[in-house]
Amino acid sequence: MSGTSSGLTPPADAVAPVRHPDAPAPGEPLGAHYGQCFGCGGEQPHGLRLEARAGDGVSVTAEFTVRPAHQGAPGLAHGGVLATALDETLGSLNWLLRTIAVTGRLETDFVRPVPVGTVLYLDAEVTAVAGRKIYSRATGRIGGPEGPVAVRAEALFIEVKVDHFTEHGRPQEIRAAMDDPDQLRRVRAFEVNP
Ligand SMILES: CCCCC/C=C\C/C=C\C/C=C\C/C=C\CCCC(=O)SCCNC(=O)CCNC(=O)[C@H](O)C(C)(C)COP(=O)(O)OP(=O)(O)OC[C@H]1O[C@@H](n2cnc3c(N)ncnc32)[C@H](O)[C@@H]1OP(=O)(O)O
Repeated sequence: MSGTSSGLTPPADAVAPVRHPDAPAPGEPLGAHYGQCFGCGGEQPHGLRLEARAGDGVSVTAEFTVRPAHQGAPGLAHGGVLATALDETLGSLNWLLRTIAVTGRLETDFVRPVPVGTVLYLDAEVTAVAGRKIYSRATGRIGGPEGPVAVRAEALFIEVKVDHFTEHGRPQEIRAAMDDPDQLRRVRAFEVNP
């Protein structure tokens, strides 16, 4: 990964990320931020159901098992699905900063094919913050958490207000999210960045 792509190099005034004091402890599962999320939600039959855990500093680890619904070539994970797994893992970092942010840019390297049935072991960290811009990178390994790298990504997330979702999302899903009986998910959606 060169890290030199336009938009992915932190500016000179960028600072180190600060882990929020109320961030989940290292090793603690983050849970899904939204039940219908294709990346992490438990209510999406063909979703990735990615499970992320807090790491040290502003880092996370996550696992995703490639299922038959995720194929591109026969027996192999679709590259877009792998990019989704990276995107979701990177997105979950924002919970450690207690910000709501969306992906502005995601640059992905596909290094090795990933067969169906494989567990992809992901890790991600925020590398720098500059105002609303959050710079991060992620790696996905196969065969174990220390196995060979199959995919990696660099990303730029942009912090947004909750209005981003209420203004652009469909009313029925917004209403359902507001009525979510899961208090933690409601807090994550509405109280972090009102
Ligand atoms: C009520 C219900 C709420 C439900 C919420 C539920 C849960 C909430 C919790 C978490 C949810 C959040 C995310 C989900 C988590 C993980 C899933 C994975 C993440 C995703 O899957 S998320 C979907 C895909 N994502 C999008 O759907 C974004 C579409 N997009 C936009 O909405 C705008 O595009 C936006 C907001 C990005 C920026 O728009 P904007 O107007 O706010 O800001 P602006 O354009 O001024 O950019 C400010 C500075 O960022 C620089 N910048 C911007 N974009 C750049 C780029 N691409 N490359 C390089 N630099 C870029 C500018 O150059 C400027 O830089 P500078 O400040 O230096 O001038």
